Amino acid sequence: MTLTFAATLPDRGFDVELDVAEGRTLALLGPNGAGKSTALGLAAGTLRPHDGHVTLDGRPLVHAEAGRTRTWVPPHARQVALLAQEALLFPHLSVRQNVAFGPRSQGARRREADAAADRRLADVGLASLADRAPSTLSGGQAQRVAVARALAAEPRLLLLDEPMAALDVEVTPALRQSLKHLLAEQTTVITTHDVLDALLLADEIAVIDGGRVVERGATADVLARPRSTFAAKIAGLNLLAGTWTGDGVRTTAGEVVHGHAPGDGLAVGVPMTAVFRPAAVSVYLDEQHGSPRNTFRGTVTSLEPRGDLVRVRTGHLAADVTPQSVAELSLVPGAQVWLSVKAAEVDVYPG
Ligand SMILES: Nc1ncnc2c1ncn2[C@@H]1O[C@H](COP(=O)(O)OP(=O)(O)OP(=O)(O)O)[C@@H](O)[C@H]1O
Repeated sequence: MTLTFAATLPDRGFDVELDVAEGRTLALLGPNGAGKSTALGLAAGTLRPHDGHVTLDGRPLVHAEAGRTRTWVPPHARQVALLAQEALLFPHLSVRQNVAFGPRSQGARRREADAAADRRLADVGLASLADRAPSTLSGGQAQRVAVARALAAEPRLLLLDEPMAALDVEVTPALRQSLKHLLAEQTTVITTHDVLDALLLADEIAVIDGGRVVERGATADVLARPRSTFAAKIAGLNLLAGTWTGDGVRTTAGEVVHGHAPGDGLAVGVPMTAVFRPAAVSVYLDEQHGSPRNTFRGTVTSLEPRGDLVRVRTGHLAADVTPQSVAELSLVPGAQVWLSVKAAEVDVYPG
C-alpha cells in the first residue's frame, strides 16, 4: 500500500506532506510537540484535518477543504493499525484472544482467528504465552503482544507511536528485533526519538519540527549528512549551517568553517551545512593556530559521561574528550574554552 498524506491543522500549527511507498517504513523524528503524533492521528482517523487528504493506494481515507470534511472513512474501516506507546491490551481476554480480536471482528471463525493469532505470537517470539492473561505479562511482553495484535488484523498501514518509549532499555532490543523482521514488507510509519529505531527499522526519515517537515531522505543519508539540527543531534554530530563563501561556510554567528567541500561550481551565498563528529573536536583554554583548523570560542554548559570519554557541550557544539583532559583543563560548567577541529575532519555540503 502506498500512503500519500497532505494535511493542515491550523490549531496546532501543523502543515505536513508525506508519502510512504509500498512496503517501506518511514520514521518520523522530531522534538517534543513537533507534530509526530498529530500526523499519526490524522492517518488513523482519530483526528480530522482542516485541509488536505490521506490516501492509501489512491483510495481516499479522508479529504477536507477549509474545515469541511468531504470524504471520511471512519477509523475502524480504514484497515490502519495505530499502536500506542502503552500496549492497551483487553484485560479480560487472554493473550491469544487479544491477538485474535482483529481477525474475529473482520468475520473470521474462531478456529481460523486463533490460528492467525498463534502465527503472529510466534512471529514476536511469544507463542508460549498465548493462554496467559495480560496482567501477568511484563511491559516488553505486553508491547510485543500489541504488535502481534496490530499485525493480525493485516492492516494496510501500520502506525507505531514510539513503541519502545514506555519500555525498560533491557527489553527494547527484543522488540526492535521482532519489529525489524515484521516490518520488512509492511507499509509503516513509526515515530521515535531513538536513532537506533530509525537505523534498524526505517528506510527513510522525515524530521518534523514546529508542525513542518524540515528534512526528508533515506535513513543512511539523513544520519550521515543531516541538514537539520535535530537530525544532527540524534546522529550524534555537530552541525553548523550557513552560506558558502567560496572557501568555507559562514554561519549566522559570523564564523567561517572550513572543511571538505563537494568541489567547484558552488555559487557564493548558497545555503551550506558543515558537520563534524564530537570525537574530532579538541578542547583548549587558549586559541590554537597552525594546521588548517577551525576554532570556536565557547562556554562549557555541561559535562556528561559518554563511554570512556566525557562529552563537553558549549551550547550548540559538543566535544568528546578523555577524563584526563577534563581534569587537566579543570573543565566545569561556565569555563571559557576554545573548541578546535581540523578542516580535514569537517564535511561540508549544500543544504
Ligand atoms: N489534544 C490536543 N489539543 C490541542 N493541541 C494539541 C493536542 N495534542 C497535541 N497538541 C499540540 O499539537 C502540537 C503537536 O503535538 P504532537 O503531540 O503531535 O507532537 P509530537 O511530535 O508527537 O510530540 P511528542 O514527541 O512530545 O509526543 C503541539 O503544539 C501540541 O501542543
